Amino acid sequence: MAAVPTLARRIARSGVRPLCRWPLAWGRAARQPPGLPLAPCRAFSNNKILVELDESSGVAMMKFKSPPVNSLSLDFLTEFCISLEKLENDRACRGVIFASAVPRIFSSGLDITEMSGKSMEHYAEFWRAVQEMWLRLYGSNMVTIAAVNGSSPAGGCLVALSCDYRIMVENPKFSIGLNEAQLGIVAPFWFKDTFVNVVGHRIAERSLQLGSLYPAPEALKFGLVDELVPEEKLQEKAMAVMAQWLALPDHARQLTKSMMRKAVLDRLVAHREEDVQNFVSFISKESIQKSLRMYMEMLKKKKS
Ligand SMILES: CCCCC/C=C\C/C=C\C=C\CC(=O)SCCNC(=O)CCNC(=O)[C@H](O)C(C)(C)COP(=O)(O)OP(=O)(O)OC[C@H]1O[C@@H](n2cnc3c(N)ncnc32)[C@H](O)[C@@H]1OP(=O)(O)O
Repeated sequence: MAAVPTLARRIARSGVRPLCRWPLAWGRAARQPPGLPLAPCRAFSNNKILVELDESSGVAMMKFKSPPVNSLSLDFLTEFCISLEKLENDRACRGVIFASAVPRIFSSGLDITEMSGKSMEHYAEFWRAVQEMWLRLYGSNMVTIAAVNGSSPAGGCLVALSCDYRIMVENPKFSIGLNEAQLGIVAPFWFKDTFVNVVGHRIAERSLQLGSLYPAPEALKFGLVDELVPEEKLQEKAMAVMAQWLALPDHARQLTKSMMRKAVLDRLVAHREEDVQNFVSFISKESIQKSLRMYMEMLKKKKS
């Protein structure tokens, strides 16, 4: 675990800037009854993530704002972990809703440029950050809801899968899934475990082998997402579902969540360094690097 402090140092170095005390993100002002003072709310942001915590409800909104596609770069992952840790340690926060501030894209998954043409040390640092993000999110004590307001392939899908509940915009142009095989790479065992826990073994096996991406209505059919709503109803729906989950006593819900997820979390914790070494040796193979370069070229060509 020699290099784990590298991420810790990045987290310590990276500043979390406070915003104003009365932010307007997610239309709080619009929801407030006229004539009443706004309920206490705290907001903070960094370069890639905006967070607004409503102290009266105990609910935070975390919005990804890393255009063009909210790819999960090393910087994004570091800032994500900082923001989540802040909320986890805040007694006023009991639940988080994740959404994108970038139109049409929830997250494009792991940043491919972090896995291509870099040093072995860089791959190791990047992978530790991916592990850290998942361990914190999947193991969170808070209620976590993904408000999937755009496409969400691979690592973006993992973020959604790691939450307690997934609500997606009903637009069939938005797709979601673990499509790693299409890039010539392999979803690691803990992506797979998280997927299996949501959709079951058979569907996970077929989807992973084919690298399937599902339009939102298809994803609903087999439980990859829990419900679909029109885009304009997404926030309201996420808040309503959150209120339902928060109506239960925290300790009972948290112990149940931990019981359901512990084996999968423990498996990565026990094999963390081995998983880093597997990733580094896999991703640095010339054949895999070639596949990633071709995939990036295909993305660029698709535009022209
Ligand atoms: C046996 C041992 C195994 C051990 C484990 C080993 C390996 C595991 C390894 C890795 C696991 C990885 C999981 C991942 O998350 S990989 C990432 C997968 N992501 C994708 O496939 C998404 C690709 N992107 C898209 O499909 C589209 O971009 C998207 C639908 C998201 C948006 O489409 P849109 O048309 O709006 O935008 P584009 O023009 O395509 O993109 C704009 C811009 O952004 C660049 N880009 C897109 N996605 C990524 C990305 N994930 N990383 C980096 N950059 C990305 C794209 O190239 C464009 O750039 P430019 O041309 O404007 O420069």
